[in-house]
Amino acid sequence: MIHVNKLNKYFYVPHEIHALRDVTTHIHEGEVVVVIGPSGSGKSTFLRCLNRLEYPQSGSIVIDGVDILAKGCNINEVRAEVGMVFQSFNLFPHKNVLDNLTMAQITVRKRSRKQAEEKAMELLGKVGIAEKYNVKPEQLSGGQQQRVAIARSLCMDPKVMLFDEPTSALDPEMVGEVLDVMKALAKSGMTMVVVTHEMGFAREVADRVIFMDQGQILEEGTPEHFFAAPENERTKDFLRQIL
Ligand SMILES: Nc1ncnc2c1ncn2[C@@H]1O[C@H](COP(=O)(O)OP(=O)(O)OP(=O)(O)O)[C@@H](O)[C@H]1O
Repeated sequence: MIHVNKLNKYFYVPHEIHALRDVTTHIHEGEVVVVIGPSGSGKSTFLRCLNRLEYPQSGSIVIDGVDILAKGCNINEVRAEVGMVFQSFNLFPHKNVLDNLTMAQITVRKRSRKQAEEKAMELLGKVGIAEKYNVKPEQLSGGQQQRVAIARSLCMDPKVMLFDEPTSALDPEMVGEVLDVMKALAKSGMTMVVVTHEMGFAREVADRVIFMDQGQILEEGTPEHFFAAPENERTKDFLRQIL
């Protein structure tokens, strides 16, 4: 489903940062991959390349047969197919929840307002927040806003969902409600790539855990392998620090 081959990404700030070094991985349809690693190891940059928020200097990314780095590739379509949920919810503050969910459906998916609203209400129901369709984001808790953000991505019928530390900005009591929505999504067969510090989620839900350090994938495996018998010394050090 997702074929990433020898991805290299540099930033010049102005000194050179080699943020991704020959990153290669293949993710199957329906697989849930959790990416962990120290701060600055390239996790976000990797995710952001998968929906072209960043453009790597070399390497290839093919998602469901589409070369998303090809010059002619329509970025709006890539971002509809590859949904992304961020730490900060990125909702439009002046639009109500329903409008937040219908805008891209109408402009990118070319749906009528009625179709878009039906889809939006269906997805708001799925994330347990249908009654809030008419309020502005600021009237919602952080957990509710993040559920709206997830529903907004799902309205586009994505093939893949990316999550970049989706619970890091939430008060602790709201983390669970967002993780529950993500768990249900994983169970429904969605292909997911998740950067998170929630090791419980990695243990319970991930099919595979990837450990990144200094822009490289140093180790990957099932959660059972990863948490019980990691092989790489840097993985062991990292897990010792966070567990
Ligand atoms: N837009 C940017 N401009 C310049 N440097 C960047 C940019 N984005 C990321 N970097 C650098 O690239 C490296 C990888 O950053 P990235 O955010 O991908 O790491 P991360 O593992 O997601 O970190 P964290 O867990 O702290 O979010 C870091 O050295 C970072 O400073």
